Amino acid sequence: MAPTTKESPAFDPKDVTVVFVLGGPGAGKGTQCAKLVSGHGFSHLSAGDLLRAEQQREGSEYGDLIREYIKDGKIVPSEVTINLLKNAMRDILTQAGKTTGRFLIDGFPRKMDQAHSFEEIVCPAKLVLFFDCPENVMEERLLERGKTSGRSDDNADSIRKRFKTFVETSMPVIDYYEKEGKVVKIDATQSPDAVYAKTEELLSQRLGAGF
Ligand SMILES: Nc1ncnc2c1ncn2[C@@H]1O[C@H](COP(=O)(O)OP(=O)(O)OP(=O)(O)O)[C@@H](O)[C@H]1O
Ligand SMILES: O=c1ccn([C@@H]2O[C@H](COP(=O)(O)O)[C@@H](O)[C@H]2O)c(=O)[nH]1
Ligand SMILES: [Mg+2]
Repeated sequence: MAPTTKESPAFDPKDVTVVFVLGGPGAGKGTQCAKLVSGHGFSHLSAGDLLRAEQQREGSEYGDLIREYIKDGKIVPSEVTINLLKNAMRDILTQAGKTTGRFLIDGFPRKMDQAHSFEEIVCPAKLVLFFDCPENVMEERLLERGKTSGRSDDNADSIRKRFKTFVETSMPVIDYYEKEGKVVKIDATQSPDAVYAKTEELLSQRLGAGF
């Protein structure tokens, strides 16, 4: 019998830098990613945004499944999200005519199987930014955002379920990367600018000045 061969990841970490951006619901991941895009030229991919776009895509076979999972704060099966991320990364590089790039992967991985699969199939991660924020602060932010976001999960019932998923399923991912020495933890309770200043300071230490 032929030996089973493991396929290489789609992207070589020598060419592609992946930074996972984690934190509880409403911790400010998207807000900080936007600042890092304009300040440091990263490409930003939010797994949640990609899933919402796929949910709305006409003809998607996953539309109903994604809708239900998001409302209940559950994690959509890994293959779906990983494929969306891999395709989006490829599209960004192709459109830029480049083989190298730096990606902020926001709100992913949220479960250990996603972390292992992404690193095997797509690209090993260099760092994990962890925006640390207590639930009462995140809840206040999400309820405020819910007044205008139109998101089906920015309501008290879904928020409670999202917090439960974060604690039970996503915190172990952060603990895993902490043991790998890859986590950069940032207090996310301050103003957006203060959180960003700290993020820049800590990223400079890990990636080099000006990164
Ligand atoms: N440091 C901050 N201080 C106060 N409000 C903030 C801060 N950062 C973000 N916000 C606000 O909190 C809300 C949630 O922020 P954001 O969308 O960036 O969080 P997120 O972590 O991406 O959330 P989700 O997990 O739901 O995608 C937004 O309305 C945003 O404007
Ligand atoms: O890898 C992922 C990322 C997200 N989801 C689902 O989407 C929602 C919203 O994610 P945000 O990061 O808050 O935009 C999340 O609660 C999950 O239901 C996912 O399944 N897998
Ligand atoms: Mg977000």
